[in-house]
Amino acid sequence: MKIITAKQYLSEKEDYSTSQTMLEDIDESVLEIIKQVKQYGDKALFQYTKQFDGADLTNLRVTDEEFKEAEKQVSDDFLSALKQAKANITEFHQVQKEHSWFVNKENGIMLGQKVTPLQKAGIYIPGGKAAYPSSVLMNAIPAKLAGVENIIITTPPLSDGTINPHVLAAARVAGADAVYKVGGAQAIAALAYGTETIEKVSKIVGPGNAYVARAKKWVFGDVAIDMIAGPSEICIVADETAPPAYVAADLLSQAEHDESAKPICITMKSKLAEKILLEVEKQTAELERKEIIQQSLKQNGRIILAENESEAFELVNEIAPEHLQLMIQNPSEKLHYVKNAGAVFLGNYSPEPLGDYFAGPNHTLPTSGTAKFSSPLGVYDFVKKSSIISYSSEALKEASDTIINLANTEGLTAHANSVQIRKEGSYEKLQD
Ligand SMILES: NC(=O)c1ccc[n+]([C@@H]2O[C@H](COP(=O)([O-])OP(=O)(O)OC[C@H]3O[C@@H](n4cnc5c(N)ncnc54)[C@H](O)[C@@H]3O)[C@@H](O)[C@H]2O)c1
Ligand SMILES: N[C@H](CO)Cc1c[nH]c[nH+]1
Ligand SMILES: [Zn+2]
Repeated sequence: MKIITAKQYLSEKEDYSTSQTMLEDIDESVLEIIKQVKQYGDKALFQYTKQFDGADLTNLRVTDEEFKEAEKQVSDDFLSALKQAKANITEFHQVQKEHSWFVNKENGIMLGQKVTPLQKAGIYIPGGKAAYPSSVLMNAIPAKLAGVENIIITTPPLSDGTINPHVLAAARVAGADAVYKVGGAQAIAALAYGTETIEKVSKIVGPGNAYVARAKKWVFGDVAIDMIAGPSEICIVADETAPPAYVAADLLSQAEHDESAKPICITMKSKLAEKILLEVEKQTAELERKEIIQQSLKQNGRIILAENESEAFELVNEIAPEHLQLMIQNPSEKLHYVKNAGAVFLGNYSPEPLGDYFAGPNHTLPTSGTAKFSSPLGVYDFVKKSSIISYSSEALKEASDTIINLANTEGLTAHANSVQIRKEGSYEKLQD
């Protein structure tokens, strides 16, 4: 991790984004995997699961016995924690539910918008470097609240062919309909195109590594996707009221996700920057995942010195971080300066992991600058809308000349005729 100025940060930003060659290599593998899954279905899934996860599987779908076995392995305390988190996530997301609406206008006109849940949703749950039962709740609960009939989860198995029991327990608590043991690009291809065992879904959601993210990008269009959720990011704006030990702990909480995670702190105080750096070094030495953390700090860890708060917020909006923590005086009064961020945590007692697990808002958030144009995962991701139009004969007659005029101007006389024929009432005349 190093201390740099805002100018230096902006000039180096390009250098440490994923290199084009790396991306091309990943795409080459991903496209081949998608092709094989489309062609060979389950057979390709078994083969890739052996190759990438070291698991020699005989079944892809997690059986009832496997769920029961998993339940025995998780503690009551963990189950109770899951249920408390579920209650908070449900309470928060309940408010996001959208309802159909209809308006009756004069002359027998009725217009509206019908909200319909997606029939099938596929959730990817990462399983490579760590298992994420919390992501199961964050993705499945909004789908359930939206009314999705069939919620299926895919996640890579461990090399002994099992799925982390905590992930399976979370799938049960969240009410998922099925869990399949497959990860990476092959899981995304299976969800997008279907195989003998895995049903094709309407939308794929959930985070994952670069293979998962690129696969989602490639299948988009054949299936809907939520977003490209890349490596975790945290950006903390800290002033003299921020305890350096807390700032360091929060930066490290995201660094431990991935070697390419981005822990960034912006401060106006150079002394504070030095104290935070010391704390980061001290705390890293004590942490279990220190190798991953050190890589992340080396690649992407930055403490940026801003001239003043206004420059700090300009930078925040340019970075558009997944998570933004405002550890400054009166943070809620500064919220209006934030234009681009996935989630904003206010004050010294709202650390990012509170949002990862418990508070209620979703932890699947836009990353890699996409908070400039996208939003957290929500109930709205699992519904679609249809417009409803109903006119009476008088209402259509009244509007017919206008419509015919517009249609003829576009040279679309069949369109004009569809209205003209009703204006003349030729069908009704025949009935008489
Ligand atoms: N945004 C969020 O809400 C959120 C939540 C949890 C995790 N995450 C992120 O998700 C990511 C999880 O990544 P992960 O790797 O631990 O798990 P993962 O499940 O995304 O990836 C593991 C899979 O990657 C595939 N793979 C690995 N190496 C490959 C190769 N050389 N060629 C082709 N395929 C290959 C394999 O199929 C393997 O099963 C991390 O970056 C983490 O930060 C994000
Ligand atoms: N911080 C991650 C999203 O970037 C989500 C997560 C899951 N578990 C712990 N954290
Ligand atoms: Zn996290």
